Amino acid sequence: MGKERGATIGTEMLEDLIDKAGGCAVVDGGFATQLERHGACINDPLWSALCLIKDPDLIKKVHLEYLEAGADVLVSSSYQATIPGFLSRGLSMGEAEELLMKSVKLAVEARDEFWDIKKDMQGHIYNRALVAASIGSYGAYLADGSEYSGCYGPNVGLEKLKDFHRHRLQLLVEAGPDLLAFETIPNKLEAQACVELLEEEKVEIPSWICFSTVDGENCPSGESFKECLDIINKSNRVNVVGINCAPPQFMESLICKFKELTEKLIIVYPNSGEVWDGRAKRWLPSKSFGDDKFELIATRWRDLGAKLIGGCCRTTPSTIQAMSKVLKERS
Ligand SMILES: C[S+](C)CC[C@H](N)C(=O)O
Ligand SMILES: N[C@@H](CCS)C(=O)O
Ligand SMILES: [Zn+2]
Repeated sequence: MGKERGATIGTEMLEDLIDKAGGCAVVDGGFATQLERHGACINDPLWSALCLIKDPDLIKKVHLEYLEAGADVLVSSSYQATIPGFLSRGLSMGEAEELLMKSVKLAVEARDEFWDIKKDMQGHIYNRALVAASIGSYGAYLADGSEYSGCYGPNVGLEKLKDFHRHRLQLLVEAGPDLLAFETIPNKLEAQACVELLEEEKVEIPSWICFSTVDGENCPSGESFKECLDIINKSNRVNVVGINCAPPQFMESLICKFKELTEKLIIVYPNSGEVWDGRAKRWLPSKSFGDDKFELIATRWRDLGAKLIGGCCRTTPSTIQAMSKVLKERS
């Protein structure tokens, strides 16, 4: 079935955190969402990466808020931060490279400061968090909603996708995160590009690859998750697979499906259920989950086999706090 995990690089570090967290580690929540709640204006082709230029202190503040809420894993602010994106804003290559590395450093600084304060406090409930460097899909960079369609057009092939991701990945790794987080991958070709790149660059830290979905059954391109996971299963540089930024009501059946298709650890961090209108660049209200529903459903996702659970767009520190509370309850 091609389910073998083999000796996957760096899995011990993740398994250790998962154990310490009581069987399921908590990932942070919507990063851009929380920047916006603090008043950041990110209606821009760079989206949340605009804050790397304009307000890095706010980025650190949001990381600290998610740590306080109970996140065991912080995802860096690099989702839509890219070299071509920064160059098109008139930044130099050196400045663009520095900003990418800074995204990781801000998360590491927040983690270290937070842990320095908490680690010796009596009876605290925290773990030393890991920092995952976010690598948003090519569709995120295009800023046309294609991370939810998977349609990159006929001119985007495997080599182009690898070229797009390569330099950023090198810089993010150099900045010293604990792991890499590929987010909202919408098609099989980009999953293959990520896998090949990890191999070509001989990346020695663990990584996760997360897909988006709009129908709850396949990835946005319509290709099956079986096709996608068959590619990922062959790699010993991908430790975790799952779903991010898709409606929470899809998670139960997708965790079960992924359990059938892979031996890798499973992660889910859905959005609130609202839908992104890529043209109007706004969230459309629809059946969305509040924190109370996330709190009720998180243990179900854990019991079905998810080992990392968090939130994506339109979730907030209070969502993460609610899930952390139930996931870490000691019986
Ligand atoms: C996860 S979506 C809401 C991110 C923003 C999108 N890539 C855009 O720029 O429109
Ligand atoms: N890590 C990103 C993902 C966007 S889909 C964020 O939370 O903003
Ligand atoms: Zn999202």
